[in-house]
Formats: sequence, C-alpha cells, structure tokens
Amino acid sequence: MAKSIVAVCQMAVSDDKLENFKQGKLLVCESKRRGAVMTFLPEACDFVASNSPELAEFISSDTSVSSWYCELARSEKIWISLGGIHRKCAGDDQSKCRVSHVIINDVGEITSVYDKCHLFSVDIPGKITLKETDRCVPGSAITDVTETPIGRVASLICYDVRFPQMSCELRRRGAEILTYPSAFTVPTGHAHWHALLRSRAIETQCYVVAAALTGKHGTRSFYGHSLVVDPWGTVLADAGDEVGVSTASVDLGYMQTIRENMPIDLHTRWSLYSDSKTRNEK
Ligand SMILES: O=C(O)CNC(=O)[C@H](CS)NC(=O)CCC(=O)C(=O)O
Repeated sequence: MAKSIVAVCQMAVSDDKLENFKQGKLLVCESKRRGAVMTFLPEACDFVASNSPELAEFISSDTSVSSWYCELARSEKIWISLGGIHRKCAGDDQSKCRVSHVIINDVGEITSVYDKCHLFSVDIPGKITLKETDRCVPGSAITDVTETPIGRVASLICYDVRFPQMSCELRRRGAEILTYPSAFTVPTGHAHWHALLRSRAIETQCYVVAAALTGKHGTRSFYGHSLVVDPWGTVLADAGDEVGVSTASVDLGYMQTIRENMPIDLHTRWSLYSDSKTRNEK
C-alpha cells in the first residue's frame, strides 16, 4: 500500500502578504526538493495582523494569495495545503472574514475549501485573551475528505483539535490523514499541543499533520512545534521553534495494520451515545 513523503512548513509571518508568500515559496520548493508529494502550511500562512479582515480577499481573485500558491503548486508539481487563509465571502458581514483551509492539487487547482468552524475566543486571566469571533465568521459544515496521492486528507484548523467529535466524524467519512494547521498560543501550546495532537492520532488511528506558526507578531508569540504523528501516536517530526521544513513518511499499510490489530472502529458502541443532533449547542 502507498507510502509517501509529506512535508510541514513552519513559518513566521508578518502583515506583509508578499513577503510571507516569498517565505512560503522557499519552503514549498524545499519540500519538493526533499521528495514530498504534499506540503502543509500553517494557519495564517497568508498574514497575521491586528486588523486582519482588512487584508482578507475573495478566493477567486487573481491577485489573491491562494492564486499565487496555485501557480506555485502547478510549477513545482506538488500538492499544497494552505492551512488557513483569511478570506472574504459574498453574503458575509464584510467587516469580518473566514479562516479557510484550502487544498491545491499538483496542477494548481483548488480541490477543497474548509472554513474554520470553532473560533478561538477565550479569556484566561494572566495568560491569554483572544476573541477570534470579533473578526471572523465561523464555518458551518465539515468538509468531506479530499482524495490525494498521500491518502484521504481531512481538513481542520487549529482550535478544532480540541473537539474530538469532529475528527471522529471525519474518520467515519474515511479520513486517513487529519490536518491541524495552527497558530497556537505559547501557554496553551506548552500545556496541550503534543497531548491533543497525539490523542487525535491514537483515537482515530489516523496520521496527524500539523503545520504551525512560530515567532512573534506584535504582542503575540506562536508556539511552533509543527508535528507529524503516526496512527500509533509516535511523533515522526517536531520542528521545534525554527522556520523551516520537516518531512516524514506516511505509510497507509502501517496504518491498516494498526487498525486491524486493534479495531476500535468495530468496537465502538454507538448505541451508548445520544444522537449528536439532540445535544445542546450554544
Ligand atoms: O489571528 C490570526 O490571524 C491567526 N489565527 C490565530 O491565531 C488563531 C485564532 S486567534 N489561533 C488559535 O485558534 C489558537 C488556538 C489555541 O492556541 C488553543 O486552542 O490553545
């Protein structure tokens, strides 16, 4: 069964979209040089800004960051996951944007778009206060898995990692690789990042690929530690704090063996749980 190299690009970005793209381009080219068939960029790979909705763009626009990456994917012949770009959407409150995970194939076509569903609005006194809901519109649907040469890829973003219902649903829809492109905060990253990502890998028996932002922007610092985790929970790559490319091998045969040896999908007692549609949602 298929075995392929994937790359995670750890980035440090500013509010200059062209400069950020130049960094992303170097990392994508380095991914290709190292044999990756698909490379993953973090959430906010387009930019980080205090007033980000002003810089967001419509995805179809020829001048948009996504169109630059489509051209790059085509010329480098590599699949690219743009883990989270800020985009405007017709019909939305135009003072806000969506955070969208865009997958581009190796001929430069967009094959899937997922809008971040769980927005990070938290207040932990002395640690972190962020209100993503002030500037973003949440997505309202799970995007089906995307068939790629590395396997069936599930699109998620950052804070989604704290909601295992979502990865569980994507596993039921055939996911083999869960992706959590992120811009994690330092305090929550220290406490939770590795544990959350390894848990999602172990309980779904999927590979987990999480490209992350590192570095500082204004008062914000990002945790870094882009990871690739295998379906047994082993960390195959950890990028630490630096900007750069890390690679790992995705082996669907190994994943199949793990699923056969411990068939947790067959052992799941669905009858124990209430229908999710009847649960309270805020
Ligand atoms: O604002 C931007 O442009 C980039 N996006 C982010 O930084 C996002 C939204 S504020 N960060 C997270 O979701 C962190 C989640 C997190 O750290 C946790 O779950 O602990």
